[in-house]
Amino acid sequence: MILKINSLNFAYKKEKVLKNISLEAQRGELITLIGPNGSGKSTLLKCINNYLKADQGSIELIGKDLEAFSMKELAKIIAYVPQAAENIFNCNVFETVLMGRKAHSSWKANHQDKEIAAKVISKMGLEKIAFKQINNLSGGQRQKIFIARAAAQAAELLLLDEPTNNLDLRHQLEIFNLIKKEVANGKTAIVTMHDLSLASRFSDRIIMLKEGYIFSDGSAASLSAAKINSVYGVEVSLKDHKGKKIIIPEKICV
Ligand SMILES: Nc1ncnc2c1ncn2[C@@H]1O[C@H](COP(=O)(O)OP(=O)(O)OP(=O)(O)O)[C@@H](O)[C@H]1O
Repeated sequence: MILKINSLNFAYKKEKVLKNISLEAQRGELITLIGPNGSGKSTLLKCINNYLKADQGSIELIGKDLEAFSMKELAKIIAYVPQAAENIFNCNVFETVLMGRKAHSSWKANHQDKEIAAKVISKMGLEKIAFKQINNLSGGQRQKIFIARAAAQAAELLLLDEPTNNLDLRHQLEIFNLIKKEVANGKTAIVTMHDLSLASRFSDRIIMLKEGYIFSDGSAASLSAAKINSVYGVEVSLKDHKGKKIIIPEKICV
């Protein structure tokens, strides 16, 4: 087991955002975290990344309390890709991917780090834009670069906050194929998103958050119209397509 969360509670000042969250994640699992706006998905990722400290409960990584890791040790285990808008700074693509090696190198990147960054860039087909400034890329290209940086980091646990937000169909597929590849190599990915059909298609497991609680946690196949209705207050139709579910929103329930 890579991650174990025990009865986690978190509040921003007085606003309780995460309530009694317990979950376990195994190596090689792709978990999507879904739930309405404001249900606590990003906050949960930030707690796992130790960016926010829980008020109660604990988080264990590889059997050890999160608090026992130094920042550098943590960066070898967790790669966190925040929501797109938070990502903007001015480096070129190669330098950005190389940043993923920071946890593994001393004060400057060595030859091996550069080799690894170059390999990731070539494996992801990013050579043509390797020396372009990040700020001059499209949203989709930028998302790919941040996933490339996470891949160069060689961390075991990937936390991705809405990696397919605002992306066209092709980029959505590319991003999920990249995540799938990492998971096939034994990594664990926890991905937040709003597109339930995409979540159903790509995940091994879907965790639904409602007002800071885990409402349900199960296989993608266990997603049902009744659960979606309870969590989102929306009536939906579910269609089966090659064993995966397509979710069609029908009407808002009062
Ligand atoms: N820095 C902050 N300070 C105070 N409250 C915050 C802060 N960040 C988030 N919140 C509040 O915590 C709650 C959960 O926010 P969070 O961003 O975790 O939700 P989310 O499920 O990721 O939402 P979305 O789908 O819209 O990204 C919301 O009510 C939000 O207003």
